[in-house]
Amino acid sequence: MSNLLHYFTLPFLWQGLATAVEITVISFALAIPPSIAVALMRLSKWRSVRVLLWPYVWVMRGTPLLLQLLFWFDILPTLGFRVSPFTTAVIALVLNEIAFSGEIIKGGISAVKSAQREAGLALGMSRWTILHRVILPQAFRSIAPALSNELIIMLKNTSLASVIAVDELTLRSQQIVAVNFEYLAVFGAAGALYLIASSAVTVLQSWAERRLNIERKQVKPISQTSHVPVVLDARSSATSARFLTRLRPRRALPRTSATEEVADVLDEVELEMKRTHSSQHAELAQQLAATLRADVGALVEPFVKIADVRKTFRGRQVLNGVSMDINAGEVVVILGPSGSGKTTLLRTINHLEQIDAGEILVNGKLVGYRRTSRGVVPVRSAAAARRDARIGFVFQHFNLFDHMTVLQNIMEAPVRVYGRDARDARREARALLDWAGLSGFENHYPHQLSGGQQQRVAIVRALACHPRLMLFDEPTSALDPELVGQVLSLIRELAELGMTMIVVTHEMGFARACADRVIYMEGGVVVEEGAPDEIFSNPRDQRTRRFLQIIHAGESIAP
Ligand SMILES: Nc1ncnc2c1ncn2[C@@H]1O[C@H](COP(=O)(O)OP(=O)(O)OP(=O)(O)O)[C@@H](O)[C@H]1O
Repeated sequence: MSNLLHYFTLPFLWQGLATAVEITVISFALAIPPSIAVALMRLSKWRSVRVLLWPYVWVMRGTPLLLQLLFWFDILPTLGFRVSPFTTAVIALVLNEIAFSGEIIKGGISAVKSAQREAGLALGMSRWTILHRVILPQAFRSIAPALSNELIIMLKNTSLASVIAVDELTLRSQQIVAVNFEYLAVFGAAGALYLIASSAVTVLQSWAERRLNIERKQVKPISQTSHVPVVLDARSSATSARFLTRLRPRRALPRTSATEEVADVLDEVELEMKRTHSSQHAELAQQLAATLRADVGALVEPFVKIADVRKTFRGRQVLNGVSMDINAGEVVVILGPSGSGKTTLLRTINHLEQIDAGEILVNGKLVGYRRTSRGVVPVRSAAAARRDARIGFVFQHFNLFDHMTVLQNIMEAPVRVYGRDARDARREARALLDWAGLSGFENHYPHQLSGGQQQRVAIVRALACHPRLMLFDEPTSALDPELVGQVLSLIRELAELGMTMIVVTHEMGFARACADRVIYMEGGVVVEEGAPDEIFSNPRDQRTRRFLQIIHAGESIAP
């Protein structure tokens, strides 16, 4: 026993352990970034990229590490790389680990719901921002235990490096035993040292798991998490109201002869100034007229122009030449049976889905397409197009970022996508939460909220990007009946503030009360459209009549 204690406290063996830990830490740190790259390549949508690394992963996982160590030890010098045994061990461990960790990370990324990515896209985030802010943090939450195991295995595997003369713990124990033959005491002490190091990793793993497990997180009091005073006093409603008024787009002017007359007058003014003034003044006049004409145009032209849009999924025509115009400040409700293409249409407006033919203009611009002689073609940077279009999208299943608090969810896009100052974004997020009746929930995680609260946060998250257009995809259909009213009243308030909105819903009461226009779709086409009273009281098409009868029958038997 005293011998064991002697070897356990021997600096010679502790130095060997330090070398083993050093190799482990360096190799693991070097292996993780390429492992992420391997995981992404293995998940690529292109088959050629997916299979490219398969032979490498196959060989690394299928051959013994000892053999790989010996291989690199012999081959590197013949290739002209004269490196130390320590570096050779690091190279072998890194190359081996990338294959294993790559597969683990691949599994973690695949487990993140695709809805999380969609939410990022809808907020205008680039693929890179979505990857490192949304996907990887969520993936690492589920793969942390597996990666910790890898770290422990790697620590133990450093002992194999003794065969290439790396001066680590196992080699040093062998050297002592070769001299004094005290197997039990020396190897017992070495084993205890390995146990100490691997236990440290286990403790680290439990700590990381606790930190990453949001299910077990307590809600932090607001005062502990921010130095910015919370606006919760009597002035808060006024603050929110002022902010929301700023969001407000101009109400559409009716296309009266008055607005057209303004445009005519502008033409005359421009001509007159060109005739009577110097060329410099004429240029200024031209610029002025162009600006005014653009403003008048924005009032006269539809804010959203959808022209003959077609979309096919796997040979099935889902949108079959849909056309519609939506004016600034207008609230349009889209109705239709399941599978009629309503969601697909909404998704094409902010380029979450590509169209096959036709075109969609928002505020006079294509979103994510450019015109060419071959018609409109998608641009490379759809994220930038979505960001610039400022279209808010509210999903049926909320799609809040699971690993972020309410406040972080709301501030993410303003700060990361639009480059806003964090304090300013936080202040505004709080004012908006106050408006939505969610003050005090800033530090809750989505799973700590009811469905109605989550959907209200999702609306606030979209509003924080100052959208010019809001798209709602069945925002209440995933909610319990008693929570529907909370969400609808928020949307109604937005409608009253003059926000341009397209709402896909089966809430007939909401459509009657809030819609300026109701559009009925079926089989990928617009069947009819009109004022709510016209559509609900006197539908012209028998398909609309049949749909409304079914809905009313459902409502009458509902409890
Ligand atoms: N990514 C996709 N891949 C294949 N088919 C799809 C895809 N998205 C939608 N579809 C199909 O397109 C059709 C229209 O779907 P969409 O979700 O637009 O209908 P909807 O009118 O919104 O229906 P619901 O009210 O049930 O949501 C459906 O048949 C659906 O299965």
